[in-house]
Amino acid sequence: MIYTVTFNPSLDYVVGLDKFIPGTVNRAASEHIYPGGKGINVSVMLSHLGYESRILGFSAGFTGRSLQDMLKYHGCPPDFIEVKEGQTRINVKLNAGEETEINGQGPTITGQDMEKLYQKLDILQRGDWLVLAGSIPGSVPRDVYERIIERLYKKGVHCIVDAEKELLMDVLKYKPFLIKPNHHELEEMFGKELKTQEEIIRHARLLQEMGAVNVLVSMDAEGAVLATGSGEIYQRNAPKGRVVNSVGAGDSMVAGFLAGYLQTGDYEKALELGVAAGSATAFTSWLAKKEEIYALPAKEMTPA
Ligand SMILES: Nc1ncnc2c1ncn2[C@@H]1O[C@H](COP(=O)(O)OP(=O)(O)O)[C@@H](O)[C@H]1O
Ligand SMILES: O=P(O)(O)OC[C@H]1O[C@](O)(COP(=O)(O)O)[C@@H](O)[C@@H]1O
Repeated sequence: MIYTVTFNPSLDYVVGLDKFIPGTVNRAASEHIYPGGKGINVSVMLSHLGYESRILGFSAGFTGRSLQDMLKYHGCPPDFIEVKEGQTRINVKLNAGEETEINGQGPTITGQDMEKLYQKLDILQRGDWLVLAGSIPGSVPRDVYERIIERLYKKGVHCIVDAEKELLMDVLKYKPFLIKPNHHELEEMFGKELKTQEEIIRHARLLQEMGAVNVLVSMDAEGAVLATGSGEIYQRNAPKGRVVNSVGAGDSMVAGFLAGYLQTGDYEKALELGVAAGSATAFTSWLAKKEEIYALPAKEMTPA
């Protein structure tokens, strides 16, 4: 079974504007509200690709209830722990030629709430998959990802982590099956600009030396590079298309990679489905459907 954990789910309020001028009243040309949060997006995309998963996480307040309703409507009912203080955040995504995001802080998660999550995670068994993705609210101890993976690593659960900086660095010693920093997150982790593909590959390999088994570095319109646990390096270009809303592209890539790997056991094919899922999502208003993903030309993804 695949489990995803989203500590900080959201409603994503995606606003399209012809032009955004700070300090003035701006009028939206379009507006949509979608379920959001990294693990949740991974689960929804997995379901689009035909894989069932269990959605764990925390929700709060009226926004949390709306999020649960939306996920049920989309055929992915969550198994959230409802917390008492605060609200599930509303993340604002402004799309005015370039994309600007304001992500909220999220509700207060107490020690008791955390205990409930640990109880749910106790049922995971050898061979299960766990995706830990996204930021954690300020009320949660910073080492929470590390604590969870430490418990499950010993049981033989395959872990995938998509998070920033220390959250990611701290879990490497527990040999996660996959981590997916984007190009900028990789630069932030090492505190330097990485200009060439060779530099990106070298730093992906450094993360492997620190413990990560497979490192997938996404590079938005430039596609992605994968350093595998068996020593290969694979690269795929992103197909070309008109970007409609790239929110969720990274999460779609993680889901596509996992689905591709489970389907074929082949890293190169997993990378290809990951890139296709990410790009198809960027080319549509929300998370892409299976038909949209498979309609993308595989030829464009193959490196010259
Ligand atoms: N502008 C784009 N054109 C084509 N594909 C894109 C674009 N933006 C994202 N993608 C696809 O989605 C994947 C993940 O996107 P990226 O922006 O790197 O991740 P994240 O959302 O985590 O920052 C990319 O590797 C690529 O396949
Ligand atoms: O937990 P964080 O890092 O604030 O990110 C949450 C945001 O990221 C998303 O999951 C999208 O992530 P990606 O664009 O990286 O795939 C949104 O749905 C959500 O608003």
